[in-house]
Amino acid sequence: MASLGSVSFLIETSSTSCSSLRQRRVSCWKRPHFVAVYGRNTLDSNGVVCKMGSFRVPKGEISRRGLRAAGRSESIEGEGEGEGRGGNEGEVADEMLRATIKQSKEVLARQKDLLRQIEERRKLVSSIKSSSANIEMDVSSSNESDRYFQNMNQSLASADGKYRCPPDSEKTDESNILYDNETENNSPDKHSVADALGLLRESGAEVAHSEITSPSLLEVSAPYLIKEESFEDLKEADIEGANVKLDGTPEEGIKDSPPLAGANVLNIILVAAECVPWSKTGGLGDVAGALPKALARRGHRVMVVAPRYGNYSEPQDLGVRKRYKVEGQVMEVSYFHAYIDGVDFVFIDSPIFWHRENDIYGGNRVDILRRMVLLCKAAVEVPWHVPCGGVCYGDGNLVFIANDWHTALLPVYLKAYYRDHGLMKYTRCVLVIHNIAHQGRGPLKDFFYADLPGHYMDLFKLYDPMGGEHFNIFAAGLRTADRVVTVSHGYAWELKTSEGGWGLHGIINENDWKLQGIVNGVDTKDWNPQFDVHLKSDGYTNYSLETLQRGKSQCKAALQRELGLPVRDNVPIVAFIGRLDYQKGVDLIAGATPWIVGRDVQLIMLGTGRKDLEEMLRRFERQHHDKVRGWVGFSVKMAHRITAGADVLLMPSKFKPCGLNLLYAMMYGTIPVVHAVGGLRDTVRQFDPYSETGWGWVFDRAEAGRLIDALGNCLNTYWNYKNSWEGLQRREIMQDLSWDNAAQQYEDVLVAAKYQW
Ligand SMILES: Nc1ncnc2c1ncn2[C@@H]1O[C@H](COP(=O)(O)OP(=O)(O)O[C@H]2O[C@H](CO)[C@@H](O)[C@H](O)[C@H]2O)[C@@H](O)[C@H]1O
Repeated sequence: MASLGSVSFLIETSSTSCSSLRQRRVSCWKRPHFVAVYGRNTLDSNGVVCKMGSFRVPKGEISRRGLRAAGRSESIEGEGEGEGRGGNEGEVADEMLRATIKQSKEVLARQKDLLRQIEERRKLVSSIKSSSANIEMDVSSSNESDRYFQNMNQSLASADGKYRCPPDSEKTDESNILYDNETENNSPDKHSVADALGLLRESGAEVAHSEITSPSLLEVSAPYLIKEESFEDLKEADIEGANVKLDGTPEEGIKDSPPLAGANVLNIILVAAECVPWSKTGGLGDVAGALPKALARRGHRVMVVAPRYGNYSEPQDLGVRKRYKVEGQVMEVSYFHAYIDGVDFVFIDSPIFWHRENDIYGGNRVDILRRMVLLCKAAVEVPWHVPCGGVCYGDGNLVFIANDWHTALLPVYLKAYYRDHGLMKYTRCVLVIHNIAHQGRGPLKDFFYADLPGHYMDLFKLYDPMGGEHFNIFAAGLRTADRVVTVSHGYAWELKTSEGGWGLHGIINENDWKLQGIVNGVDTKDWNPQFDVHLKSDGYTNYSLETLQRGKSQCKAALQRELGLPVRDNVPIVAFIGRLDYQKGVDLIAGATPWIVGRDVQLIMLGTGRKDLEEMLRRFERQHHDKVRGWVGFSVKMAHRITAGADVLLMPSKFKPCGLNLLYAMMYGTIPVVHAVGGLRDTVRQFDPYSETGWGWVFDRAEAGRLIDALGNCLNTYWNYKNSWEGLQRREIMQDLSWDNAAQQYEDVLVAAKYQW
């Protein structure tokens, strides 16, 4: 065995409570890392009970004393009486490790046995289910089966033994929620989890200690890797590759590449009113479709919950039925599920959502409110009722991600219905602000629809100089969420100003400590010129950095043909894609249009929104038919094709939290001309012709004249400095705009929320 030098690692010691956990530092020759050994409490030589639940070898704890000097004889440091500091501590450490290893092996054997029993039980349940017409979930495929155990393994890793649906008696009156006991009792998966925990507890394996707040997948699975009796034989790789197969042997792939999230693996449920590819009105849908996949790639167990607006092909009815009260009316919901790209997509089905895919936020104020109340009430209980891959998520080690005002009731329900009553104690909720301009405002009497205890009213109250005191859902969400994220650093700053906070800046400033900006990413499968499915027909083509010039020219010609514009390669296409409203600065484009059409330029605009602006697009097209196209409508295909075929993308937004279109444009080598605001300021660096740096043109005041200046410089470069232009395109394409970086930052926020009390 090669000596790796000594390091320190922590052994959590305790008997009962979290507060009494004491940490002891013991030397070990291992590289700094994290090890966990799960099982019963065990000894230390000083009579202190050592919990086998967590051996930590954190980075930065390396101590070269002791082992190097005395062949693994090292001092034990720690607090409290009986913490040995004397000569035979190396032996003590050895002995403890041996005891630990021995006990781990016993636990392993017991857990293997239990997992086998669970599998048998699952098969039984599965056969019962398949004979039930009501329940359509297919748990018999081998993939699902694998996942079941993977999930089970992960579930067992979660804290506090909370992998059970609370009995009805635990549910609070305040929730006013009706439970369909019949279906609940029929939920085999819930029982599977509860049974598994029961069995594990019976076996003495301490999988659910309330005093251990956050054991993770790694922590539970690590003991399987301790294969040898002796201290010396603890291999570095065993600890590094902390995961196992059902038979207890280390799983190959996983052993080689542990989850990127490491010990921070969480159960995450993102709840949103829209989710790509099933529903989308704007950037929120894109985020809900892509961020969860990036989090899943980091090793988290991730679910998305969204309404089922249409008859989607992939998601299948799980056969679970629940009833919730909305405005005094009982509404039954069912749950549809699809497992795609490592994410559980769960759709809440109710007639209230049907056929709304093209009008998600349509109807009057109360209609929308009722839909969002139902979505949030159902979503907060999804971790108990909806078995994904056979196992519910459970409410321990769980963080919700709510998005915008539509789901801002989620943290409020979590608190009012559960956490105030000692339930879901370990569940957290992070609220993401995509656009503060929409807040779920209404008169104070709207509080009635929220269905909350009277004393919650104050959370919703907001005084507004325009409308006086009113009911504001975003306000309550911001006040109750454990953490708040917004989609860029620039916007995080703007939100705190009276101009950018839209009346909520006071609350945001009060809660500044929990606000963080994280710039959105790009779904590089969906928005990537190399793979874009919308470029595979009608004369378009996929392209990459290597084929950029040829590919983009071909896409440009195809776009001109498709829209009936003159097909010319040397004319720049300037594009705009987005909602036609005040926020997007369409009035600036209107002001600049006379200047634009006076040049050898083609202008293409795609959008829907305000009727007067839609009419304006049509008018521009009529007046300048050889140069302008105004496509009024919502077409994802056209958005992709315009992004690929255009040379320049205009984003003159008055405020812009992030601006996904801009990120997409840069992925496709399309040069942005943007107003320096919010996320746009974060993501576009002004082109500098002297140093040949930057990615586009930025103007600092939302005025048509400023837009014209910036666009003029941009077009000048297009016409006269081809090398600089190609350099801009190359720099853009070479950026890493994927979600991976953002997902890692989200993970930090989620973990911070988890450990927050
Ligand atoms: N007519 C049309 N046809 C087809 N597709 C269309 C379209 N109009 C818009 N889109 C698409 O909708 C999305 C718009 O996303 P944005 O980020 O620009 O703005 P949005 O204001 O919706 O999102 C809010 O949330 C997102 C996500 O956090 C933030 O980036 C943003 O700043 C914030 O305002 C893009 O995918 C775009 O292609």
